[in-house]
Amino acid sequence: MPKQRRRSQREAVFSRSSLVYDGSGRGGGGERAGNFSSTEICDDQAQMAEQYSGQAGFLRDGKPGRGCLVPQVTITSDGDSREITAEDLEEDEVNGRLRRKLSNSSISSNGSSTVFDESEDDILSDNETKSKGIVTLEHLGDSVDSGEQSNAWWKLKTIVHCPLVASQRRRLPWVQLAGHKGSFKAGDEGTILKKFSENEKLCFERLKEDALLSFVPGYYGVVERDGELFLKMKDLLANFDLPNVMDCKMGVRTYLEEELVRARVKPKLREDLYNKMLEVDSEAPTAEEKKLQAVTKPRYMQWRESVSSTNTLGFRIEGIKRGETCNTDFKKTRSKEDVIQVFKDFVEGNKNIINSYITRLDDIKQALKASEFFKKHEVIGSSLLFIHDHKERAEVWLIDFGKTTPLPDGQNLDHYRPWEEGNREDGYLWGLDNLLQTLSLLARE
Ligand SMILES: Nc1ncnc2c1ncn2[C@@H]1O[C@H](COP(=O)(O)OP(=O)(O)OP(=O)(O)O)[C@@H](O)[C@H]1O
Ligand SMILES: O=P(O)(O)O[C@@H]1[C@H](O)[C@H](O)[C@@H](OP(=O)(O)O)[C@H](OP(=O)(O)O)[C@H]1O
Repeated sequence: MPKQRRRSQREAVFSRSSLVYDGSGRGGGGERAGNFSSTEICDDQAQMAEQYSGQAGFLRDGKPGRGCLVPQVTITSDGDSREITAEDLEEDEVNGRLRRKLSNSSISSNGSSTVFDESEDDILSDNETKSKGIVTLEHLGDSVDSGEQSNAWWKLKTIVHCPLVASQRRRLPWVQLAGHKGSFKAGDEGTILKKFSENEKLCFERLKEDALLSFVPGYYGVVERDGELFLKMKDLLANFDLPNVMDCKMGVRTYLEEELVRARVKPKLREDLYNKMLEVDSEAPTAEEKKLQAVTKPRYMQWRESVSSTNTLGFRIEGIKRGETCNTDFKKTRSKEDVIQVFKDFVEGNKNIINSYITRLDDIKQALKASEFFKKHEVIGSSLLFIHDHKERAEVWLIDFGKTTPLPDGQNLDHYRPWEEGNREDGYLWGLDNLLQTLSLLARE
């Protein structure tokens, strides 16, 4: 049975209660507060109050602080129940990667992993889980002898994982700090293959003519391997010598407006997200959610944004690989002091690397401001990938356009304005300014 179908059926088990959209558009802090432990209520409300009054500015250019008006999808125990139908399942099957991103489930990712501690079986298993860091990519090409082994990082991978399986498939140790296991395969010549998404493909195609081109991974089209479609792109780690890597998810919001709408129209309760919430804070679920042992995805995403720095700084750290260790446990890294500390550890206090990152981020900011693509797209869930090595080589790239969606003709975003449902703002530039300010503080320490 296809993975998606099985997943949807599993979800159906939990769809036995009604969900109610509170369309009041009340402030996220206040509305969310009912769902948090007492300490978090205070922190969250105070923070949001500060933001609304424009006093919590953490910006270089004096723009006001901000908060999102977060329309909520909350759960009530009464009302109609609704099963997922065969039609729903079919719908889930046909709408491709964006659809998958909007509806699939995953099991929690917490903690850290050390190099090569995930077997290929884990990665290729049908039990789709989030990646925790170092993974082993399967090479789906026929060739086992292309020119990919020329750099040190690639050589290391080859040395450690040289055994060829019966099918002569090479396996490539790689760093995947976010997303689902099995989403990536090794390509040839320093490329990787990412599971096909129509939406992401269109973004890469539009970016070919755009000011952002030199800040996104090279894109080499759609390829088919073993009957599956992939987007072929440059492996940004390929030319690095034992790279250190950080994934920062950008923006004040990590779900599409469409996801909120769908949660109202066709609510799905997710046990896996409820469990992930419990792992971080056993007091976070409401009494209703505890009864149901499940939450909706927007509810989880909004909560996730509020405990991390997404709402307060407009970006959050998803994961880091430093040396031989990966850490994806940053869910509660929220204050700018905490973020500074994480960056400091990441670069091991190296000011040259920090300064290179700042320079690159400044260039990215200029490119974003000049970009027609950026003006016309809601950029959700996209990350900045930081990469450096012991030679002090440091780069930052924009990755993951799976949830980057075009606006209707004539509509533009400025990426600074606070989000209100309907305006589709994502807070990307606000987050980038905060990120730049964070790194500047570190550079001056
Ligand atoms: N071109 C690339 N070169 C090197 N590493 C990459 C590249 N693209 C992605 N990665 C790695 O893979 C991880 C996941 O990438 P990405 O966010 O594109 O996947 P995803 O499945 O869309 O994730 P999500 O489900 O969180 O949206 C990144 O954190 C990064 O570590
Ligand atoms: O980081 P966490 O706490 O593990 O939570 C996940 C994270 O918010 C991802 O961005 C999201 O995938 P999308 O961005 O693709 O929606 C995923 O949804 P999913 O479980 O539906 O894949 C969440 O589970």
